[in-house]
Amino acid sequence: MAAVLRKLIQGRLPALAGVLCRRSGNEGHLFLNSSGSTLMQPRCGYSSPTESVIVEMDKATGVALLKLNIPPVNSLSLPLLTELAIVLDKLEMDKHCRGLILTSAVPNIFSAGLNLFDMMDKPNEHYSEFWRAVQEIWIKLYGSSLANIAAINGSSPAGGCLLALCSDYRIMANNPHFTIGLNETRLGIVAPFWFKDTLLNTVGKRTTEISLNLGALYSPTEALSLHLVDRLVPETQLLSAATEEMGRWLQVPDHARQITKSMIRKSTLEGLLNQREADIKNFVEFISRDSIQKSLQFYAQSLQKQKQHIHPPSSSCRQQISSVTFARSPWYSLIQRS
Ligand SMILES: CCCC/C=C/CC(=O)SCCNC(=O)CCNC(=O)[C@H](O)C(C)(C)COP(=O)(O)OP(=O)(O)OC[C@H]1O[C@@H](n2cnc3c(N)ncnc32)[C@H](O)[C@@H]1OP(=O)(O)O
Repeated sequence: MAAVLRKLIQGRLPALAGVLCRRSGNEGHLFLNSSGSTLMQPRCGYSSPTESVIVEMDKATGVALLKLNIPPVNSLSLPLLTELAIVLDKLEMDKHCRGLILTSAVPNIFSAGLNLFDMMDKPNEHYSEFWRAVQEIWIKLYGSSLANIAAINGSSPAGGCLLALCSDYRIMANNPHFTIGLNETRLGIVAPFWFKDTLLNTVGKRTTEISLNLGALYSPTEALSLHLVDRLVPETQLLSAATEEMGRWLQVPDHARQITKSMIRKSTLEGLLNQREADIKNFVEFISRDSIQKSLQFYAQSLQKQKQHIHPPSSSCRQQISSVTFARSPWYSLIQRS
């Protein structure tokens, strides 16, 4: 455990490192940043200038309710990811904040996942910046020291599902029209190894094999049976159920819960932290391919024109994404290695 703590403080797991310093008896607002230097942090206040991330802080309980608020579908665009990262940092460093409930302010949608248009027809520099922001959110959420509960009040495909998977506990509204899952293969793209690892850690190997390969999206009842979510409640009771569940998590002393969480998630986090730049390079190389661009364009157009729910690309589109494309892809070999 000493080695774990040392690595944390060296900045290998920045979010947890900040907290361990903060929770270990420092009365003021001194924290270590990821390079080990001290920072002065504000006591409170996380208003998001564009209101795309709404934060309601309950000072009595130390629980922040964070609502994604980018209609129509809370797609995770570069500006939203950037804003979310700032909000998460502020919550992490607020010594009064102990828990985070993540939900959506958009009816029927938790999050549609990554913004397709950030992955289409852009220069490589944009892809690189975008992917770094995606990584950043995963590192902050999966490595968060806060007790983190997802109140999933709508559909949650791909990156939306990943956000929920980063939580410590997932409660979903029991509406059969909602779906959740990592459906990347259906778009002709491949979920990176750390998406896969996050799913694997939650539902186990066999379910990961089936759901990732098929790009499966599950109804709330199916998701519960696979332990993709932990509990279903009627939509009207979602927030009260999340608040009640948070009470259970906050009964545990913070330091004990945080160190335990770190032990469980550390190796998965390090999987990405140790190769962030290579992961970005692989993403840029993969996403900028003509065949992948065509596949994404086809998918985005079908969403826009037909207003349909998830469906696979047509056979003509599938032909463009041959198995050779994936076999040669660094993403493929990354998945093979991990
Ligand atoms: C290569 C390495 C791996 C990269 C990893 C990627 C992970 C990802 O997250 S990829 C993104 C995957 N996301 C999806 O497949 C979700 C697609 N969207 C939907 O299935 C549906 O929109 C919905 C179930 C979320 C909601 O359905 P609903 O009927 O309510 O709304 P729509 O009419 O379909 O959509 C409204 C509007 O929003 C646009 N839109 C939907 N999803 C996205 C998105 N992910 N990015 C950008 N824009 C999106 C949709 O085109 C509609 O636009 P218009 O109003 O202009 O037609």
